[in-house]
Parts: sequence; structure tokens; C-alpha cells
Amino acid sequence: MAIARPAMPAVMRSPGIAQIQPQKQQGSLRMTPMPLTMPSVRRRCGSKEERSRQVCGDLCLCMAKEVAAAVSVHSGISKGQAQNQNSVLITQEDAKSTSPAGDGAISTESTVTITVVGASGDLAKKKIFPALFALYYEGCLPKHFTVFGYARSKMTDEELRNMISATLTCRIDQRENCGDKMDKFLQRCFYHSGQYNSEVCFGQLSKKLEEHEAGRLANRLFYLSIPPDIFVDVARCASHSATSLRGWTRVIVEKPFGRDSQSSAELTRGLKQHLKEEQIYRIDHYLGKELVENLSVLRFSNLVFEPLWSRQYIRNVQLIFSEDFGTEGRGGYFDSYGIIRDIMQNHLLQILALFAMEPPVSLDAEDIRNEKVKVLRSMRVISSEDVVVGQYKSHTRGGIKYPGYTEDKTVPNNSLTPTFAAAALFIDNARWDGVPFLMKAGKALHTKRAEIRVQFRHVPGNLYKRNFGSDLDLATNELVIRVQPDEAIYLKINNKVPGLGMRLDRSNLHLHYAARYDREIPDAYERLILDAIEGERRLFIRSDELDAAWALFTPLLNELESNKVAPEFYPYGSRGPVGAYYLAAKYNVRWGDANSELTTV
Ligand SMILES: NC(=O)C1=CN([C@@H]2O[C@H](COP(=O)(O)OP(=O)(O)OC[C@H]3O[C@@H](n4cnc5c(N)ncnc54)[C@H](OP(=O)(O)O)[C@@H]3O)[C@@H](O)[C@H]2O)C=CC1
Ligand SMILES: O=C1O[C@H](COP(=O)(O)O)[C@@H](O)[C@H](O)[C@H]1O
Repeated sequence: MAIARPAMPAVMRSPGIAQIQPQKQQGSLRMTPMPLTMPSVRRRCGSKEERSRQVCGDLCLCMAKEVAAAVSVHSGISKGQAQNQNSVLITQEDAKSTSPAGDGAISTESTVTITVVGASGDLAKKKIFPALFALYYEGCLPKHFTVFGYARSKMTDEELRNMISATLTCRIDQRENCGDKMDKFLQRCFYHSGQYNSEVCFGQLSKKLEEHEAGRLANRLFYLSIPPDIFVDVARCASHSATSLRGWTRVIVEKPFGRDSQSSAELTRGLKQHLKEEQIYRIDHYLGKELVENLSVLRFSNLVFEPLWSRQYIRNVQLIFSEDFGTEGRGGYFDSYGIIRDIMQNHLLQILALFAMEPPVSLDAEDIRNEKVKVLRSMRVISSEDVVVGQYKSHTRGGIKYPGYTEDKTVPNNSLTPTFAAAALFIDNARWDGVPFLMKAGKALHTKRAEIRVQFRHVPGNLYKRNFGSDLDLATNELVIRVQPDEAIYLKINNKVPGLGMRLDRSNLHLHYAARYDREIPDAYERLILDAIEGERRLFIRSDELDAAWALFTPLLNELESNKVAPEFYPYGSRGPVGAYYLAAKYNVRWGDANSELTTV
């Protein structure tokens, strides 16, 4: 990460980031904004070293943002504010005190501390620490960074390092110096044990952070990897006792963001008592997945797709999530949420919003999120008539018995919690009027996959319709965006079988990522953590998006729970309840994944 300097060359330019020029003003160095004239930050900045970092390709943008952070040394002015306001004050007093050398020189070196709250937990071990290491490995973390684990469990720094090291891996395509880099990364990891509701404990943590910050501009990121009922306590303690006085303080919040409209609104209110909306980064890790990020690129940078992206040409859209394992180990959490809250209300609905939104004015976070909110607010509240719920039961295959959901020790025997759901959703706007958006999500199914399927309408007056027999659906085009595993985008088309006759065939125009690119695809958490460090909010959920999302699902969830609707059983490892097929048939839809297995070539 480049060292940001207040007096920067006239090339740093990004939407919302002012070019800062220092002016002497009564003992303080006043930064005044210059007009935004340069079109692109990336075009001119970036050292050779930075350009070589392909994974964090936005480093230059990040660098420009670092400058905004660097000049926001005046306490209380966050980097976000610096960017938003295009003008920041920096006092000489502050600037001098920031010199790590203590020599009175103006230092603009900054440091980032990432504190993983709930460091002893499953998500921290499985995803967050490995993502931080991957970012370090790729050279995407700033020069001065420190990782802190915070939880109630008693642990030494060394014990934390041992715990983390068990889950760190190097990319398959980059094993060079892996061991060395792991050691160096682990040396930057520390632990502090404390309560989640104790301002005193967070004050102690803050002291430790200060030691590592060593007088530099101090940016602090708190990742709340803890159960949601303690989010607000932690936000309060972090904000009162561990806010950075010279730099930004941001908080990543993990889902679930409430259970319904009311609890979500309460959570938002609670967080906003202690944090500004700009400080809150609500993570939905599906937004960080490569192919979800690519959705907008596919739509808006290819002439062939966007003109077809409407009711005129699209017959239905399917959003499918399936896992080939049950709730193993997470039954306690899952039982009070269920698959609709766990996957549909967030991951699948977020994908739907990105898929269906109108073109945003720009790629700016607020422009994109405005469009997402608009489309969510155009959606019809989901009717229970359009929903099927299921729960997996035990099944024996090949002599192995796979347990049913209620056999999980952490799940009550009589639980009605759905582990599967299918739903038909509608967007009542001009673009999508009448187009069913079908969602399907389930655990303990026959396969693990997440995909978006777009089924196009029949070709009007198709000259070749005879070749397809009576089933004209066989002739329609289908675009499949396979989010995981084995990322791919393929378009099913009709073509002639080579030869003298006239036989038609179905083939795939196929972009298979593993064949096309020789790099491992970064984990979603890497992208999102890097974005949070950079202050890029595009892939995080704004509170009004959350309200709109809950408004669609809350009446359904209330109805299912108050009527104690019994889920339809399906065997572990099957394709889910038959009801899902009837639901699709009601709208003249056939699930695109019904007969297909993964297409890899
Ligand atoms: N695990 C996953 O795959 C995913 C998790 N999430 C979300 O991320 C967050 C963290 O998940 P995960 O790591 O699985 O959670 P854990 O249940 O493992 O909890 C994380 C840590 O929080 C502390 N903790 C647990 N329960 C309580 C409690 N009742 N009161 C106070 N502290 C508690 C524990 O640390 P200690 O006792 O040391 O203080 C624990 O190690 C949750 O909000 C979860 O919903 C989201 C997506 C996926
Ligand atoms: O948020 C969640 O996501 C995981 C699935 O994530 P993936 O990246 O492995 O597809 C899911 O297992 C979990 O139940 C849910 O809380």
C-alpha cells in the first residue's frame, strides 16, 4: 500500500475524492478541494509493484482513498466523510504527532488494524483469518497492518496463532514462499480476551491497538463475527472505547440482520445509536462471489444481453441454491432462522436485485444501491400460495445412514423449521411485469451448487419448430450463470448437427472459468474485507435495502410460523420436495436444473 501524502500529484482523481492541495492557514494546514477533473484514478497511478497485483486490481483506487484517509487525521473526520465532503482539515499539531519517528515531521503513514470480534468462532477460523492471510499474501493489505482477535475465550497470542495457522492455505497457483509468508502474517496477529459488553475491556483493547499503531494515522476495522444478539453491545463498546481518534473506524456486521422487519429495524436503530450508517458494512458474502460481481459486467458491458433483459424476451428467471450436506454443527443457529432467512431473504434476493435492477447512473455505491432498493420496492410481497417448504429426513444410501434434520442434537424433535423452500416472486414494474422469478434453496440435497438460470421465450414463428417435436420448451435459449462450484457462464443455443441432413442439436456457448483463467478465484470474504478497508461500499447492504428485503418476506414468515405450516419431507440427498415442481408448473416453468448435472466443458 502506498504511503499517502497530503501534497499529491494532480493525477489522483476518483468520483467523490477531492484533489487536495495544502494551504497555510493560521497555524493549520488547510486542505481545500480542487475541481474533479481527471476521469480515472486507475489510469495514471499505480507503481509497477501495484500494477502487478492482479487480485487487488483496485489498488490505485484504494491508494487514492488512502489519501483521503491520510488527510482525515483530524479526529472525528472519517475517511468516508473526507471522501463525501471533498474537504478535510488537518492541523499541524495532529500531523506532527503522527510521525512514527517522533521527529516532528509531518507523517502521513497510516495503519489499519482489523479486529475480529468472535475470533474463537467457526466463521473467524473458516473464513475471516484465511481471507486476511490471502490478502496479505497477494500484497493487498497496507504496509502497516495488524490483526487482532477478540473473544471471551482465554488465549495467548501464540495460541491464537496456532489456532489460525490450522486453517491458512496458500493458493494452488501460488505456493512460492508460502510458509514464510504464513509466519510473517502470524507475527502480525495478536489476541485480546474480553467481554462483549464491557467498555473497559474494549478500552484495554484500544490501548493495545495504539501500541501497534505507533502514532500513525490509525484506521480500525472491527469484524463482528458473533451471534447477532450481541452486535449492539459490541458496537457500543467499540464506539465508546475503541474508536480511532485519528482515522476511520468501520464495523463489518455479519448476517443475520434480524429475523423480520421489526427485529431488523430494531437492530438498525441499535447500531445507529453508536455508529453512523457510513461506518456500518453489512456483509452478504454472496455479493463478493466472482460471478455475482460479474453479473453487472455481463449485463451492462455486452450489447447482446441488456436489450433482451426484460419481459419481452425473458420467460422466467431461476435462482437456485443447494447444498449436499445438512445443518451439521449449526443446527442451533439454523433452527431459529430456517432456509428462507438463511439464504433466500439475503443471498438469493440480493442476486435477484442485481439481476433485475435498472442500469445505475454510475458504478458508485450509492447509485447501485439506489437501483437495488428501487427494484426491491417494486416487488410484490410474497404470498404463501407461492411458496413450498420442506425439511430433510434421514435416508440410507450405499449402507450409509444420513441423519434427518431433527436428529441433529441441537434441533428440537418437533421442529417445523424449513430446510428447503421454493418461491415464486414478481416484480411489478414495466420491465418485469408478469415474469416469474423462481427461487429454490435447500440443504441436504443431491448436489452443491448456486446458479442463476434465465429462460428465454420461444422464437416467434420458429421455422424449425418441427424439429423440436411437441416440446417447444426444448428449443428455447437458456443462459446459465453458475456461481459455484466450477464457475461458468453458458448459453444454450440450437445448432445444426453437421452432415447432409437437417437435424438440430442443443449446445452450450461456454465460458468455463477454470479453462479460461489459470488463477484461483479469490474467496468472497477476501474481496469484501478488502472493500471494507478501502471504504468501497458497493457490495455491502444499505439499511433501506434491508428494510425493503424484509418487507417482502416478513408476512410470509409470520404466516408460516403462526399457522405452524408443516414442511414437506424429502430424503437427505434427494432433489427436494415434489411440491417445488408443482409450484414451477403453476407458472408454466420447468426448473432448469431438473435434469442437468454440472457441465464442465
Ligand atoms: N459459520 C458460518 O459459516 C457463518 C456464520 N455467519 C454468521 O457469522 C457470525 C459468527 O458465526 P460463527 O462463527 O459460526 O458463530 P459462533 O457460534 O462460532 O460464535 C462466534 C464466537 O462468539 C462467541 N459466542 C458464541 N455464542 C455466544 C453467546 N451466546 N454469547 C456471547 N458470545 C457468544 C464465542 O466466542 P467466545 O465464547 O470465545 O467469546 C464464539 O466463538 C454469526 O452472526 C453467524 O450467524 C454467517 C454466515 C456463515
Ligand atoms: O450464509 C450462509 O452461507 C452458507 C453457504 O455459503 P457458501 O459460500 O459456502 O455457498 C450456508 O451454508 C449457511 O447456512 C449460510 O448461513
